[in-house]
Formats: sequence, structure tokens, C-alpha cells
Amino acid sequence: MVSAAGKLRQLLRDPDRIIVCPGVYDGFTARIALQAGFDTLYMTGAGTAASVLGMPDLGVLTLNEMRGNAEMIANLDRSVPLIADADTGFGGSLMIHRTVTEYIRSGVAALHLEDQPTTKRCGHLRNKQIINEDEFLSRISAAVNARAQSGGDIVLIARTDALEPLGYDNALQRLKRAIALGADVAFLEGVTSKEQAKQVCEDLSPTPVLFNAVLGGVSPYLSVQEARDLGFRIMIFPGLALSAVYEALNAEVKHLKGTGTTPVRAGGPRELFNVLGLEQAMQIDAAAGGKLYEKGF
Ligand SMILES: C[C@](O)(C(=O)O)[C@H](CC(=O)O)C(=O)O
Repeated sequence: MVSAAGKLRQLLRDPDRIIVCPGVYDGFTARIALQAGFDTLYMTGAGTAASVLGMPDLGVLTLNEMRGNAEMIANLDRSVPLIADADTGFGGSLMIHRTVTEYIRSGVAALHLEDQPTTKRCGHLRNKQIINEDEFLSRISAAVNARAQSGGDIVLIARTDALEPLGYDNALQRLKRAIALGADVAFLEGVTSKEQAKQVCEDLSPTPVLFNAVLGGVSPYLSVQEARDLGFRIMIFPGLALSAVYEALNAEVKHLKGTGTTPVRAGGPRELFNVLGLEQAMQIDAAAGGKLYEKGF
């Protein structure tokens, strides 16, 4: 069986293709994206912090929390590769070794590692701090070595947040050196214009470059087609599910609080459970000779 990373590598081999990954952060949002037919997913750290901890994206998640969430999402449908956030790698070289090894064991197809200190913040917030280049490259080396020693595979995405504090040339150099060490994909966080977007894809060619579509963030709005035309090979939408849930639920709780009523809906719990695999659950029981669900629900 081809590994999750192997599947993602196959998709990356087609130079005309852009891999589109809706950002999900739990089983439910992942199932909704899978049902819509996406063939790759992205697990957002910001969304994981929000859903697991009820906290903002400020480097408070531990490896176990992030890895556990990624493992659950990656294994809902193992034919769909999951790209997962690994923030700063959660510590020094030994921790990064452990992070990469455990993400591989968990069935994650790709992870991104960045050059912020462990007291990081979302890349689209202001006044970011940055670790020095040698430290960043040592993170990347630790990841590359861990992959080689694991006997498995994972696509390594080097992310730099150096653009805002240090400028384009410095950020580009970090990415080039990370690629030379064995990173497979480059991620320039917080691209500020379409010209810069095109430039980074050209400057790093033929290495695939990822575009982080944070709606309302510092980067220009790009459609999938525009991102592809600019040269990007992967596009993630980290805030997609978070914003949709926030807007929809915010309106509903306010409505309930204000009026004491909720909207009347056609679909009940069965429709939601169908998205979550009700049919497969029935089949599993029937295949084992069970009669629990033979009359349906
Ligand atoms: C991609 C990202 O790391 C994430 O956690 O999903 C965030 C996105 C966000 O906070 O909206 C980032 O860009 O830093």
C-alpha cells in the first residue's frame, strides 16, 4: 500500500496541478471536507488550538495534542493525504526528531516546521520574533534525519516567518538552504503581494511552493486558479472551517439568546451522522453477524 506521503508525492509530481487543501481541525470538519470530495486536507494548528484548548494560535499546543488530532484526522480516510501543522517542532533537535517520527507513525503525509521561537504566534499577526538561520536549519536537519531513520516517509515543508521581520532576501535564503538540506516544499509565510508571490515561485523553482490563504490576513486574496498561474503547487485554507463555524454559530447562539427560538431545519441528527459514517457503522455490525441496526434507525 502506498503511504500517505507517497500519495502526496504522486500528486506533487504533476507540475500542472495545484493541490488544494481545506483547513480542518476536528473529525467533523474533516468529514465535511471529505464528503465534498477533496483529495487532500490540511490540519490547522490555529484551529486545533481553538478546538482542543479554546485558545489562540500562540504556541500553547503540545506535541501530543497536535499529533493526536492529526492522527485521528489522517485516519478517517487513509486514501486522502493530510498535511499537518507542526508549528516549531515543539523543542530542540530531540523533540523535532520525536515529532517527525511520531507524525510518520500517525499516518500524516506532510508537516510544516517554522523558524519562530516556541513562544510563536500566528504568522499573520504583527511583531513576530524569529530564531537565527542556523537554529532554523538545525530544525530542518533534525527533521530530515528523523525521516531517514524512521524507515517511513513524510513530505517536509520548510516554513519561514522571516519575511516580516527580516525581508525577502533573508527569507528566500532560509528557504533555499532548507531545501538544500532535504526539505521538499517551501512555505514563505505572509507573502504581501502577487508580484512577490510570483517571484518566490520563480526563485525556488523547481521546488514546489505552498501558498497560505489566510482570509483577512496579510497576503493578497488569490483564487485557486490565480495561485496556480502564479506558480504555487499547494494551497492551504487554514481558516476555512473556523470562520464558517464562527459565523454560522455566532448568528445562531445570538438568535437563541435573543428570541428563545431556533430555526426549523429539515435535516435532523441522522443527516449529520451520515456525514460521520452511519452507513459504514451499520455495515460493520452486519458483516460481523450483528443485528443491532437491521431495522435501521
Ligand atoms: C497556517 C497556520 O499556521 C495554522 O495554524 O493553520 C496559521 C493560520 C492562522 O493562524 O490563521 C498561520 O498562518 O500562522
